[in-house]
Amino acid sequence: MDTLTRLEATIAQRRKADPDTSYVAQLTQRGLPVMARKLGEEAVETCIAALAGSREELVGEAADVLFHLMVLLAEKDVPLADVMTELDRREGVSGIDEKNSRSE
Ligand SMILES: N=c1c2ncn([C@@H]3O[C@H](COP(=O)(O)OP(=O)(O)OP(=O)(O)O)[C@@H](O)[C@H]3O)c2ncn1[C@@H]1O[C@H](COP(=O)(O)O)[C@@H](O)[C@H]1O
Repeated sequence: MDTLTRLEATIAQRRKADPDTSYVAQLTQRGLPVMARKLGEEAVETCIAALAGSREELVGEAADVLFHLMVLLAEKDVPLADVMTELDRREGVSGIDEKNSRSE
């Protein structure tokens, strides 16, 4: 089982735990707006680490993004497999949209 699949199972289990002893349960109690805010913050911190931080900081922030993305997907009942299926689908689609490539 890969890391994200294991994390998905852990998050599903910890959502029902005691918020005093589980960060996932605490986020679940605080609800979707907090989860969305945390994901946004971690995404911004990842960008900052990429632009001005060390490699180690970037790895840490990227891990935070994936963790908070997984927490949010669990809250919205979206299985990781659905995201992977979408990525697999895109493998069969051309990577560059001609119109977008001209505007950037
Ligand atoms: N990946 C993580 C993870 N990353 C960070 N954190 C926790 O996030 C908490 C807060 O970190 P931040 O500094 O980002 O946030 P803060 O500003 O202090 O707090 P808030 O913004 O949330 O109020 C800390 O307590 C960290 O321990 C995590 N807590 C849990 N996990 C994973 O989730 C699993 C289940 O965790 P529990 O639910 O705690 O058992 C763990 O086994 C891990 O795999």
